[in-house]
Formats: sequence, structure tokens, C-alpha cells
Amino acid sequence: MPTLTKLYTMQEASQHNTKDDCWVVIDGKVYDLSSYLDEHPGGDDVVLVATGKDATDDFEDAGHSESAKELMQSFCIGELDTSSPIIPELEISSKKEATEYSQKLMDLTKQYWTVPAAIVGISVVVGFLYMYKKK
Ligand code: HEM
Repeated sequence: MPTLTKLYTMQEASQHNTKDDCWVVIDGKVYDLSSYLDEHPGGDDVVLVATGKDATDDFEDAGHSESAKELMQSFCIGELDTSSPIIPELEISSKKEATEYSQKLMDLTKQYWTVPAAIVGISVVVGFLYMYKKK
């Protein structure tokens, strides 16, 4: 039977970054640790700094036991929506930069088209003079 998994963007998950409302993203899954923070043996501060980003490496580096990994499943509230950019503003600004760059390139090409044209013209004249002199 298909299961319905709720999808969250990283931007959405990163807004839950306080002691009373704390979500972390580990291995593509989103966990709501708000009720567990006070009991977490590693302390609440380490978990709080792991919000708003992919905390998979931080979680693995802490060397969690199998029982910790089993326990974490009870806090899973959904999965990370990977179809959206991690930070949407970044994608928008990089697209804007790309169009600005190509516009600049077009302007420069229009402005300096005479340089390659002059080089070609001079080469043709020199070529003709050389051939003329040879005869
Ligand atoms: C996702 C839910 C989480 C659960 C259920 C959980 C559970 C636990 C448990 C049970 C321990 C005791 C040692 C063990 O049995 O492995 C522990 C220790 C620890 N956890 Fe977590 N943890 C979670 C997330 C995190 C996150 C996101 C971090 C971020 C870095 C973190 C950092 C630590 C650290 C530093 C320790 C202490 C290790 C030590 O003192 O040796 N935990 N955790």
C-alpha cells in the first residue's frame, strides 16, 4: 500500500531552529526534535547548531548508537523535498548574474567589433602587397 510522505523544503525546515521548535534534516529525512531536546544526551546546543542545513555528517560524526538510530525514527515527520533549490534566493541571483554577464558580453562585442575587422582588413592588404611584390 502506498504511504503518504510529507515533503518539506530545506528553507521550511530551517525556520524551525529554536529550543521549542527544532527540526533537523538527516539523510533526506526531516525530524522534529522539539520534545526530545531536553533529553538528548549530547545536549540541545549541538542539535540547534545542526538546524537549517543537512545535518547528516554531524549526526554520523557524533557516533550515534543503533538504539539512537531506532529512537530517531519516532521523531520523523517527513522527507526533504529535493526538487526545490536549497536556498531559492541563490538560484534566482545566479540566474540574474548569468543574464547580466551575457548582456555585458554582447555590449562589449558591439563596442569592439572594429578590432577583429581591422586585423582581418590589414592582413588582406599585407597579403596582397606580398603577392604583388613577388611577381
Ligand atoms: C535525530 C535525532 C537524534 C537522536 C534520537 C539522538 C540521540 C542520541 C543518543 C541516544 C545519544 C547517546 C549516545 C548514543 O546512544 O548514541 C546521543 C549523543 C549525542 N548526539 Fe544525538 N541524537 C539525535 C540527533 C543529533 C544531532 C542532529 C546531533 C548534531 C550534531 C547530535 C549530536 C550528539 C552528540 C554530540 C552526542 C554525544 C556523543 C558523546 O557524548 O559521545 N545528535 N544522541
